[in-house]
Parts: sequence; C-alpha cells; structure tokens
Amino acid sequence: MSDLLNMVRQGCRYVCERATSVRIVTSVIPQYAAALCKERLSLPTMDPAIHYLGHGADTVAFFLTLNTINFGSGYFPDILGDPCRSGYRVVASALNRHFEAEGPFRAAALRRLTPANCSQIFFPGVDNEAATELMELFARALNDLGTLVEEKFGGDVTALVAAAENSAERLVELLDGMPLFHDAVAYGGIEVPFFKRAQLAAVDLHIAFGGGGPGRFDDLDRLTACADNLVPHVLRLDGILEYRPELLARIQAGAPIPAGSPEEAEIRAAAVHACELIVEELRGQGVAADAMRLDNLLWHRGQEPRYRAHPRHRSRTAFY
Ligand SMILES: Nc1nc2c(c(CN[C@H]3C=C[C@H](O)[C@@H]3O)cn2[C@@H]2O[C@H](COP(=O)(O)O)[C@@H](O)[C@H]2O)c(=O)[nH]1
Repeated sequence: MSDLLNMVRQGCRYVCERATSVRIVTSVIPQYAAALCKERLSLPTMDPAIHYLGHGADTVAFFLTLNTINFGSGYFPDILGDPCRSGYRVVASALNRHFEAEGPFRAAALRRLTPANCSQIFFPGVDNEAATELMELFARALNDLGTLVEEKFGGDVTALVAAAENSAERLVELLDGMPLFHDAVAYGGIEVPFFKRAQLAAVDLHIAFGGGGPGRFDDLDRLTACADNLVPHVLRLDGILEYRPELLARIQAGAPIPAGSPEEAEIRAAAVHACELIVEELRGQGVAADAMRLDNLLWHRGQEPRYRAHPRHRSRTAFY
C-alpha cells in the first residue's frame, strides 16, 4: 500500500518548518475557518458549459485528458495577455469543444499529437515563445498518456481508472508513472511531492460522476489541497499566508518565480499545509470538511475579480 498522500502532507509540513519566504498566520485560522460557508464546503462545483459531462467512458477520457494538460499558469499571461482570463477555462473549453465535435482522442491518437496539433486546438493564432514552449509540454504530456493507456491498459482509459480500485491514492500512483505527472520538488535535502494534477484527476472524476461509477473513490478525504498558484494567492489575500516583502515585490512586478526554487516550494507547501490546519480547525468546530473540498471552494473563490485583480506567482512548470 503506497503512502503517497501522507508523503505530501509530511513534506509540506517539513518545508513550512524551515521556510524563510512564506509564513502561515496560524492565529487567524480559527475565525477564518468559522467564516467559511459550510454548504460550499460540501458541494464541489463544476461548470457544465466547459466540461464534457454525461458521456460515460468518454467523460472519463475527458477528465484524464484534461488533467494531463491542466497546467500552464506560468505561461498564460504571455499567451492570453489578459491576467483576468482563466487559463484553465480556456484549455477546458477548447478540449470540450474538441470532444463535442470529434469525440475523445483514442490512445493511438494521443501518442501522435504534435505541438502544432495542440496549438491549433488550444491556442490557435498564438505564435510566441511561451505558446511554443507550453505546446511542446502539452504534446509530451498527451503522448505519455497515450503510451500508458495503450501499453498498460489496452487502449481503454476506463481500465486505467478501474485499476485504481476506488482508491484516489492508487490513481495518483498510476498517473505518477508518467514523468510530467511526477510533481515533486527537492527542498532541504529531501524530495517534497505535491502530485497536484494527479490528485485533481480523482477529484474531477468524483465531481463529474457524482461520486459513483468511475468517480467513486473511498479515500477522497485523504487527498491534500492541490498546490497550484491560485489557492496560495487566495490564502495570502485572505491573510492566512504572508510572503516576505522581497518575494511579494517580485510577484507583484510579474517577475517569474523559478520552478523548483525554494520560494516556489514554500508557496506551494504553505498552501497545502495551511489547508490541512484549516480542515483540522473545521473538524474541531464540528464541520465535516476535507482538503479536497476546501481546495475546490478556495479555487472557485479565486476566480472572483477581487482576487484576479492582483498578480499571483508565475512559475513555468508542467505541474500546475
Ligand atoms: N488547486 C486547484 N488548482 C486548479 C483547479 C483547477 C480546476 N479544477 C476545478 C474546476 C472545476 C472543478 O471544480 C474542478 O475541480 C485548475 N487549477 C489550476 O489553476 C490554474 C489556472 O488558474 P486560472 O488561470 O485562474 O484558470 C492552473 O494552475 C490549474 O492547474 C482546482 O480545482 N484546484
């Protein structure tokens, strides 16, 4: 039995104990937790306008494909130009349109996808270095998915999910077999895993299928928050995280925070660990909460203009 999810928790706590650029303001967590709206905590949402819902096995294919390319936050400002546009929504909408027009990519087709194919599907007409670099990563990630599904699961994505045997942690482990899903960083002499897109794949299947069928996972309460760049941003603006002034100044100036740097690791780890502390507080207040649903609430909160109006950290990475 793998223990990947505890490795995420322990690694993130390890980083927070040593962090010099990011601090969790633990004193404000009790009232923050008390103010969180309870019903939103129980109902993760998903916009049907941009997600291929209700198509059985093809919906499974949609969410595995989507989470294979659910990254680019460090590239979106240079590709979209408008920081108020959601890069996730652009990618999900484009994939949804493709599925509606042509159905899912079969495994063999995924293996053949090129950066030019990805550019045509996701960011047509954008021809700059950021788009070129991101489309190369999209193509590589999708090629890897095609290879895994064809060689290990007979070309059937539902067989991949079935192999997880209703364990989100096992699904994370299966997806971690692809290099661009191995979301981890070296920090303080150890490797700290986040497994953000792999964890989110289980979350999305759970929401898409209402917790049944391919969306049934018996260990969702063991998932951690997903360390992207929006959840830490929301936590900072809400007063839960504090960044060292020099780091904050770089972020506000739009300067890239290098992927794999101590600052990037500390921002991501603090978001995960802060969510663990908030969930612990909520449970202490008698609220049925878990990191997965808290993440969903915070991420959707981050779509609001008051959060989008401020720059968040940008790291060019295939992890988020
Ligand atoms: N922590 C966390 N990060 C998440 C998600 C999602 C979308 N999932 C939900 C959507 C519908 C369902 O409710 C799904 O659960 C995308 N991202 C990340 O955001 C970044 C893009 O940001 P922007 O440019 O503002 O769209 C990018 O790094 C992307 O990887 C999440 O849920 N949690």
